[in-house]
Amino acid sequence: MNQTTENALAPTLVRASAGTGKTYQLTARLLRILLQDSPPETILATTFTRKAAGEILTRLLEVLAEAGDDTNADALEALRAQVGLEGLQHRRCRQLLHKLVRNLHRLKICTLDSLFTQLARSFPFELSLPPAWRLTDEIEETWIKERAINQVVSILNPGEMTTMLTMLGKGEIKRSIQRELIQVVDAAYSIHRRSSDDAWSKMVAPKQPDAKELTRVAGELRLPKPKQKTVAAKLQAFADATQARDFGSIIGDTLIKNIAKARRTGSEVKFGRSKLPDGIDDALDIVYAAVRTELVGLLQAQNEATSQILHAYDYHVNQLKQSARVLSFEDVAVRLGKLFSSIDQQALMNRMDGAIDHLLLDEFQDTSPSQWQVLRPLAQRTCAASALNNELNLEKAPRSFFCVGDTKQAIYGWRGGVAEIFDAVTQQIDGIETANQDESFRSSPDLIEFVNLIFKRLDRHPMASQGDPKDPSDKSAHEAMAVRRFAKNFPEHKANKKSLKGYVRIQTCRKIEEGDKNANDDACFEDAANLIAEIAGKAKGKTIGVLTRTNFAVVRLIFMLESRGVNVSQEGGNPLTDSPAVESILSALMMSEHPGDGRWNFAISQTLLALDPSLSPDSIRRRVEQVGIAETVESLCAVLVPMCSPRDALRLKQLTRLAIAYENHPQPRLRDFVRLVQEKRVERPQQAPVRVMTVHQAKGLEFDAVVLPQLDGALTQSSGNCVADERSISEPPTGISRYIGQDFWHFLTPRWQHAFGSQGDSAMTEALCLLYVAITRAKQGLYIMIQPSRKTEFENKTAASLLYHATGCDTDPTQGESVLFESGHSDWL
Ligand SMILES: Nc1ncnc2c1ncn2[C@@H]1O[C@H](COP(=O)(O)OP(=O)(O)OP(=O)(O)O)[C@@H](O)[C@H]1O
Repeated sequence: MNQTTENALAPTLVRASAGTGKTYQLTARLLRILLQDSPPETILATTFTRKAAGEILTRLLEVLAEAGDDTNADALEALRAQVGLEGLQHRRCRQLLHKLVRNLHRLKICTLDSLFTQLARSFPFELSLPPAWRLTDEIEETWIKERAINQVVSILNPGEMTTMLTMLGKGEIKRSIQRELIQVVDAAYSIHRRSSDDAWSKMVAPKQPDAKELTRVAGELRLPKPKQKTVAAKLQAFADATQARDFGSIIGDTLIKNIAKARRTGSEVKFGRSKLPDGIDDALDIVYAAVRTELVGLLQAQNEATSQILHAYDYHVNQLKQSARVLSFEDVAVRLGKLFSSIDQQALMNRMDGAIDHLLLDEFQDTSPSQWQVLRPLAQRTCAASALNNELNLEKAPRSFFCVGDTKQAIYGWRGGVAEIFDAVTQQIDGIETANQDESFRSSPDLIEFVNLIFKRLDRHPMASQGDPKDPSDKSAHEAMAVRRFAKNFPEHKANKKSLKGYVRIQTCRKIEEGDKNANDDACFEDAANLIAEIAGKAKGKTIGVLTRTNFAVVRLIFMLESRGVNVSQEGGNPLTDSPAVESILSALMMSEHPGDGRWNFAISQTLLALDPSLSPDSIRRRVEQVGIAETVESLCAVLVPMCSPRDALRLKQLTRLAIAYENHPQPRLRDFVRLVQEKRVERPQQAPVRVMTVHQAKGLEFDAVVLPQLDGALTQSSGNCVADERSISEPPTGISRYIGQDFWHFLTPRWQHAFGSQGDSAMTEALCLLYVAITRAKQGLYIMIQPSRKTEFENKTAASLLYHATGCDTDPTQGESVLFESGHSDWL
C-alpha cells in the first residue's frame, strides 16, 4: 500500500495469517475512520461472533482512553503508529472517546447475523415478514423441522410413501421414514433454497439402448469361448444380466469400471491380467451404456424424490414459522439475498435506515455466498465512492471498504462459507487493493518454524501424489490436488516475538495390544490427560487449550482431567444432563407425564422419592399444573441440593435458570422442556487455566500451550450430502444432485464429475484448515499425542500421518510412548 492510498482509506482486502493481528488491523482502520470525524452511525463493522464484536469495542475504548491520558506518551505513540497519523494529540483522543461513549448505541459493531436482522426490519413487506416476528434458536429450529417433517409424512399416502422412500433410499426401503426425511432435509434444504426450481432436474439419464440391440449384445457375449474360466464366467454373467435387463446387478462390477477406464485412456479393456476376446468391444460399450442409464436413472429418480420432499417441506416449514411468527438467521439471510439481487441499488440505499458509508468485515473467509449477495451492494456502494477519493487524493474518505480474513482458516464449509469468496471480492469490487500479513504476533519462532515445516511440506504425504490428475472421476486426484495446492500457496510465516521461547513435541501414547478403536482412543486421551495434568502443574499462570475434533472427546477429557484434580473448564458447555442430579429431576418430570413408564421410576426411586416420600407422579403433575414448570423444577432442585457435590449443585441452579427462561415460551410443554435441557449446551461460569473444546470453538482464541490428543481419525468424512454444480459462488447453483460413491463417478458427465470432485477437494481443504487452526492457537507450547500405528497406516489420510510425513520423521511409529518429533526449548515453562 502506498502512502496516498492509505491516507484516503482505499478499498482494501487483507489476507492475514493466524496470529498476525486481524483484530488489531480492523480496530486501526475503525479508529482511523472515527478520527477523521465520520459519524459513528455511518460505520458498520462485522465479526463472526458476538464475543469478538464486544472485544473490538472494548479495545477501541481502551486504546483511546490510554492515548487520551496526557501522561501516557507511549500509548499515544503506539496509537499514532497503529492508525498512521503522526500528528495525533492526546486531546483529540479524549474528544473522540467522549463522543463515542455518548454515541455507543449508534456505532454498529456486530455479527453478520445481527446485521441481517437489522436490515430485514427495513424491508418487512418485501421479505414477507410476519408481524412482530422474532428469531428462533437452534433448538426451536429442530422442533419446527420435526413438526414440518411429520406434516410432510402425513400428506403422503402409503403408496406414495413407499415409492418415495424406495427412490430416496437407492432402491431399499428404509425403516424410519422420519429419520430418512430428516437426513434429506439436513443434507439438502440449505442448498435447495439457494437454487433455481429446476436445479434438481439437471442430472439426466441417457436413453437406454434399444431392446433389439440389447438382445443382440446378450447373444454376442455368449459367442466367444475364452480359455480363462474367470473371463468366460464374467462374459456369461454380463450376457445374463443383459438378457434379463438386470443392469443393477453389475453396476459395481470391476469390468464395467475397466471399460470406462479403457475408453478414457484409449487403451484395451482388461479383466485382471487377462485380455478379453476380440470382437466384443461394441457389445461391451452397449452394456456399459445400459448400466450407466440404470445408475444415472436411479440418481435422477432420487433427485426428483428429494426435490418433491424439499418443496413440500419448504411449504410446511414456512407455514409453521409464519403462524408462530418466527424466522431463523438463515431464513433472514436467504430472503434478503433474493431481495438484494433483484432490487435496484439506489432504491435499496434509500430504504435502509441510515446509509452505511464505511464497511469493515472481519473473518471474511466464513462469509457464505448468500451472505455475500447481501453485502455486495453495500460494499460496492462504499467502494465506488472511495475509488473517487483516491483519484482526487482526498485526505478524508467519505466512504470506505475494508475486509480481512484468512483462507487457511475457512472451517465453516458446512454453513456455506467458502474460501473462494476472496476471489469474488477482488473480481467484483473495482479498484480494491490487496495486502498480505504473515508475521505472527502470537507464536514463538519455534512454533512458527514448525507451522512452516508442516504446511509447506504437506505434499510429502503419499496421498499428495495419489490418483490420476487427468481423470476427473478420481476422487483421490481431487484430494491430492487440494493437499498440493495448500502446500504450494502456503505463505512463509514469520514470528514477531523473536525471543519468545517455544517447544513442540509429537509423541505416541501407550500401545494397547489387540485393543479396538475405543480402547486405543481412550488410551490416547488417558495419556494426554496425564500430560496435561503435568503441564498444568508446572505452568502456573499459563493457559492451556486442549483441542479436539469431536464433542464426545471433550466430555471424555473433562471427566479424565477432573478425576486427576485438574482445574478445567469447557468452552461452549455441555447439556446439563452431564449431572446425575439434573437427570433425576428430568426423570421425575417425565414420570409425571408417563406414570406407567418404569424407566423414569427406576431412575428417581433412588434419589428424589427416597428423599421426599410425599413426591409422586401425580403430585408432581399437579404442581406443574398449578405453579408452572419453573417453580416445580425449583422445588425439586431444593430437595436434591443438600445431597449434591458443588458441581451438581451448580448444574441444578443452571437448570432452574433454564426453566425460568423457558416459561416465557408461548406454549410451555413439559416434554419440550425436557428436550431443551437434554440438548442445550450450558457453560460452567468459571474459566479455568485448562480449557477443553473442539477446534471449531477455538477459532480466534490463543493459549500459552496447546494439546492435541485426537488427530488419528480420517481427515474427511465420507459425504452423505448432496452436490451442487456451481460455476461461480455469487450465482445460485445451476444443478444439484444427491451424492453417490466415488466408484460410480465414471458414469457421470465430465461436468458432474467436476462438481463431485470439487466437493472432495473442498472437504480436504477444510480438513487442512482445521489442522492449521488447531496448531496456530499456541503461543509457546504445542504437544501432540497420537496413537502408535503400523507404518502402512501412516499412509492413511489422517492428520497424524500428515504430521509424520511432513516432519520427515524416521522413528518407528509402531512403538508406544515414544517421541516422534521434538523441537525448540522444553524448558519454555
Ligand atoms: N501490531 C501488533 N502489535 C503487537 N501485538 C499485536 C499486534 N497485532 C496483534 N497483536 C497481538 O497478537 C495476538 C494475535 O492477534 P489477533 O488475535 O488479532 O490475531 P488474528 O490475526 O485475529 O489471529 P487468528 O486469525 O489466529 O485468530 C494478540 O495477542 C494481539 O494482541
